[in-house]
Formats: sequence, structure tokens, C-alpha cells
Amino acid sequence: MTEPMKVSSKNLDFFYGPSQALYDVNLDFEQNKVTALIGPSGCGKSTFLRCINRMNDLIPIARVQGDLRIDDVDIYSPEVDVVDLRSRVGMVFQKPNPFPKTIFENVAYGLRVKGVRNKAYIASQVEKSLESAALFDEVKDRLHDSALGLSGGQQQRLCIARALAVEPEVLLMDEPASALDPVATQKIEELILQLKTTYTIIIVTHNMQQAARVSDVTAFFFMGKLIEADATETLFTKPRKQQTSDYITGRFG
Ligand SMILES: Nc1ncnc2c1ncn2[C@@H]1O[C@H](COP(=O)(O)OP(=O)(O)OP(=O)(O)O)[C@@H](O)[C@H]1O
Repeated sequence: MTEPMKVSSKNLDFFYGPSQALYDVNLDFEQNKVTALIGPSGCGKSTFLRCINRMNDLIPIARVQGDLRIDDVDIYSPEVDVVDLRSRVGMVFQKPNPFPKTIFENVAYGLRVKGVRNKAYIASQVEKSLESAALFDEVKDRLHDSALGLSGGQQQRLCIARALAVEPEVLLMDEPASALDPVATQKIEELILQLKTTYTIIIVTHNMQQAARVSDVTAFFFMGKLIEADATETLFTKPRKQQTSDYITGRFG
């Protein structure tokens, strides 16, 4: 029997006012796999990513059409609680965006928003999340210092810890290493490979080498359309479509 898909997009269209940004996207995401979304600037990668935790709801002119399911439940159905959805689907952004709070409070934030009061539980979740984000050893002696004193790479791992503290099932990452130096980037890539044993990860990246290093599946978008998706190695060595081939060989983008 094949595993059910964790996230499934069927005939997904997306509009910013009159302008269509996604056209009929059909794409499934398997549990505990890393899927990379690649394609030239403006092709709709981030828009698609933000559909998966309904971040686009915050844009008044945005409109989604089609079917987007997590565990076979339509996430755009009126019964879905968006706050609950966003705790199941965590997100990490391009630029590290810690809150101007302590390291501890940054990670505890989502738990506090959910109304968790148990101090021992919060402390253990903070430690566990920092461990999972491969940051604990570097910050364990300064948990109550400001997060803004961390390096960029540490801040990004803190943002990952913040997302993990509420125990999401899916982790969305929008170019999580693009603002980081090569050493910090390597740490994030190693972390992604560790985290996929627990989470289903979807990462937008401009960096094709990065997609090749971290992902199991790669999906190539062009002008709002999903051109092809395949096992990463296959997509990079034997793409089926000319546009994919042109992009990965650097002929455009
Ligand atoms: N808030 C918005 N309002 C109107 N149009 C938008 C908005 N955000 C994105 N768009 C447009 O939607 C299209 C897709 O943008 P999107 O950011 O999803 O692309 P992308 O592939 O992630 O690009 P990049 O790699 O440059 O981040 C672009 O034409 C963009 O200008």
C-alpha cells in the first residue's frame, strides 16, 4: 500500500486581485520527505508555499481556488481553525526574524500564544526545540539574553526552534539560508536533513546546489505553473521538459 500524502494540491489557482500567480498546480508532498521548490524569480514559489499555511489570507486581494489538503482535510474549508493550522504548519522565512525578546521567550512564544501555562513543560519544550534546531549548546548559558545578540545563522536556527516548539507536522522554509554565510548555510542544510525524520519539509530555494543537496523531490515552477516534479536526482539529471533543462543548465533565470 502506498503512504497517504501529507500535503496535496489539486488544481490550485491563485490570484492577487486580477493577476493570476498560480495556474492549476497539482503537487503532492510525501511525509518525512524534503521537497524543494525551484524556479526563476516571480514564478510563484513563495505564493504556493504561503498557500499551505494560509499566510496569503493576510493579503486582502488574495484569492485561492482549487483544493489544498493536509492529511486529506481541505485546509480552506470553513471549519478549519487557521491558528491551529499554522501551529501544525510551521514557517521559517528568508531573513531571520526573532522577536526583541530573550532567546527563551522567542522559543516559548508559540506555546504562550496557545495558552500553555505549565512552566516545567514550557522549559522542557524550549530546551528540546533548541536541541532539535542544533542551537542548544551554543546558547544554554544565555537563554535569558536578548535573541538580537545572536549571529544571523544562530538567529535563523532560533527561528527554526521557535517553529518546532509547538510541534508542527509540516515545516515550510522560504529561502532559509539565503541571508547566511556558507558556514551557517551548511548548518541549516545539515539540520534540514535531520529534521526530515520528524517533519515533512517544503523549502523554496534559489540555489540549485542546495536543492540537490537537501531534497528528495524537486518541483520546478515557471510563470505560475508547475512544469515538472520528480525525484531530485532525476530532475537534475534527466529532466523531462525542455524548460526545466534550460533552467537547470543556467540558460535562464
Ligand atoms: N502581495 C502581493 N501582491 C500582488 N502581487 C504579488 C504579491 N506577492 C507576490 N506577487 C506577485 O506574484 C507573482 C509570484 O510571486 P512570488 O513571490 O510567489 O514568486 P517567487 O517565485 O517566490 O519569487 P522570488 O524567487 O523572487 O521570491 C509575482 O509576479 C509577484 O510580483
